[in-house]
Amino acid sequence: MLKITDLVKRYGSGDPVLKNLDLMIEGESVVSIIGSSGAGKSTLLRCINRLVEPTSGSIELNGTELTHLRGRALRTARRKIGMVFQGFNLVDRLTVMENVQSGRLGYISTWAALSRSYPKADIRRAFELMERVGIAHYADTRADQLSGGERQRVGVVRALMQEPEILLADEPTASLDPKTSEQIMGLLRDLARELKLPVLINIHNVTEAKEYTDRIVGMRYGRIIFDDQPAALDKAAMDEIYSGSPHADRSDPLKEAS
Ligand SMILES: Nc1ncnc2c1ncn2[C@@H]1O[C@H](COP(=O)(O)OP(=O)(O)OP(=O)(O)O)[C@@H](O)[C@H]1O
Repeated sequence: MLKITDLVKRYGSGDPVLKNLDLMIEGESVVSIIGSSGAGKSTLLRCINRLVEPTSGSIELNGTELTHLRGRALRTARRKIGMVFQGFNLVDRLTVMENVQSGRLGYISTWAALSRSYPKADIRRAFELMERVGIAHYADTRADQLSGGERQRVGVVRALMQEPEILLADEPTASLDPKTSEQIMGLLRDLARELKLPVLINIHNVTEAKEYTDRIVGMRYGRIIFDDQPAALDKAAMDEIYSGSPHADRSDPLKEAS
């Protein structure tokens, strides 16, 4: 379970871009985060995996408080958080298998990784997952020879090789054509069920959010103002989420008045 309590993020001395957020994600649910550009969706995801330092508040993943971790403890916790990126973040000159095995970097020795002597169990698991997502036949192909959809499947398998306790996807389909995009969303939903994994997806495509996720969280410049099943996302809710302005929503009225 991911439990976020009273999370605040302020870049420098500016107004907070996350304002006292509370969010709980349990079980294998697939949750999308929608909202205008600048609403704070990526910042929220990045606070969870600590690519961005939260200013205050708590983020707990299955009982482990993530916000104060340092060094080895942070690296250990990060293994449990799988990330899928818009730009795939693959190493082009490496093969699909090598890219996928980089998901095990936190688990195996540097020597094993550099010499590419992967443990048998890891190779077996990689083939199982690659088979599942339809890219096993590309195991020895260089990543830059694959299409966008295939590359994203590699990204998904790499994240799953970490044996994550949660999967975070930052606009995972934004670089893909509409059909491929739907396939990747369907895959994320199905994998969440099969692996009993919570998945949190930052997504601009509201139609896909409604179709492929169990719950939609709507952010408006630092706050969560909608959190419900897709069917509840009507026009009024959409208007509410996609209105407002960064300054009016983020600034502190008490500070303004003083
Ligand atoms: N490293 C940073 N330093 C300063 N400000 C930042 C930084 N990263 C993001 N911001 C600001 O924080 C706010 C929220 O940005 P964020 O990228 O989280 O929004 P978003 O909802 O993901 O937007 P988009 O949909 O366009 O990706 C924006 O005003 C942005 O300019």
